[in-house]
Amino acid sequence: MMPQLNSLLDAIPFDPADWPGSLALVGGSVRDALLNRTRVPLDLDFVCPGPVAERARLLARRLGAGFAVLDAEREIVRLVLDSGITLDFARQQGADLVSDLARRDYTVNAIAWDVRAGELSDPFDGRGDLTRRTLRAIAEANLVDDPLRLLRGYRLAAQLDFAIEPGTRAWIGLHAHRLAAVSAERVREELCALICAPTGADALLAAYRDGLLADWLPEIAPMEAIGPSGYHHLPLIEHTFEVIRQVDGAMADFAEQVRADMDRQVTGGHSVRTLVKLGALLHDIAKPPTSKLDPASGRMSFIGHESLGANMTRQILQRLKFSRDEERWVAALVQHHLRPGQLAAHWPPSNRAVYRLCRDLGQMLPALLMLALADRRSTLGPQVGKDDLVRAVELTGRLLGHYHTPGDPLAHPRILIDGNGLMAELDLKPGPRVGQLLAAIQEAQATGEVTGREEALALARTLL
Ligand SMILES: Nc1ccn([C@@H]2O[C@H](COP(=O)(O)OP(=O)(O)OP(=O)(O)O)[C@@H](O)[C@H]2O)c(=O)n1
Repeated sequence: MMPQLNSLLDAIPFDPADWPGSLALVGGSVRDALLNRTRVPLDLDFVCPGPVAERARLLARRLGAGFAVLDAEREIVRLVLDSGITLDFARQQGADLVSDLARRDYTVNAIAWDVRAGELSDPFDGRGDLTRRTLRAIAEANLVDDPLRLLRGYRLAAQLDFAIEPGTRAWIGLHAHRLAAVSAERVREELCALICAPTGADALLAAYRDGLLADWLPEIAPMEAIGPSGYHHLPLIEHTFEVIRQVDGAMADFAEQVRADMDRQVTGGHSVRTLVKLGALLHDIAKPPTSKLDPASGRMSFIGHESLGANMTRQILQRLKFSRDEERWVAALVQHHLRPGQLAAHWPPSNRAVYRLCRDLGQMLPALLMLALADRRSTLGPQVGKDDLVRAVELTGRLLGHYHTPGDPLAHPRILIDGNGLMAELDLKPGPRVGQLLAAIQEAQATGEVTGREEALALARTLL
């Protein structure tokens, strides 16, 4: 037996001999083992003839694992162990294992390994394609059967660093419009995995060029009309995908400080890193409709596109059924992405400006800084000199410093007086006035004009 498969056998958290009847591992775990790729947490897909659900339920009980039926009709169930390992069991489709494999998406995903007999079944030469680093569809009809596979192709190719075989790519182009029929949730998950892959920006651009994003992200195509500008030395569409690429570079500049922030999950299940990359994809989305030719300079101007961009971003994230929280994050990234650049342009930034940015972004600040820096790195061309980038990096470091310092007066100002205290001292009724006074006190505190409770109250009195 191949050594890679041996270690996969060791990772199976039960003895396959205890399973009544034959049992085969298929899909990503076999593919990744043969490629020597490790994945954490492990996700094992088993196929077996005969009844599945009851046997898997018993196994779940024995392992103390969570149990869920994913598809009652086709008998697909999932066990989730405390360690995070997921075991999916599915009843074999068709008369035998080969006909089950023949219904799958790509040859490299159609290799089965009988874990009891120790035999490999590879009817479509998936191993040959692994060696050639090629993603090849098993059949055109399989792509049509489940059009999500069209997008999966780009995602898998980007994750594995494989090329899509030309015939397969032609089929994908031919059937691209069918992705419109797939559920938003499934498309969303593939897009997120795709954009986060190491070569995700290029794969996403290829998917767009092959027509796969036409229905889900029709806002991208109008960007093609915008050429290089005073802001970007690249045409807008190229700039956009370059920013996605540069997000990783921006994060690498601040690896220690931002790593934990970027891997944190926002309610809805995606990491901040994913949301920053989506922010990169959408940050200039409103430019085409708002751009105007300035007759004096002969250049396009994009004044006031940020809030329109935030609104368009919200619509797009709703269309893809992201959570409310994720929608709020990405819209904020799009809306505020120019602000770090504005701070860097008026060096050194005032305490008031730093305070306001920290206040408006809160825990989204590191994410915004990564997007703004990626944007800056990707505009490095004739118009933007190295000095600008040095300044942008310095600003990012400074702001992260404020953000990561507990009790920092600009990023985490101490509350001198709260709303109730203010109302009691000044005999005020609840209302927007109280909020305005509190905001004014906080800002005065950030600029050093107010340092204690009495001064805060004195300021509030003068404002009343
Ligand atoms: N739309 C789909 C989804 C899955 N599969 C098959 O089901 C297997 C398991 O699917 P999944 O767990 O979604 O993906 P993996 O291939 O395991 O890879 P990854 O976990 O990286 O997504 C795939 O390998 C493939 O054989 C398929 O044919 N068509």
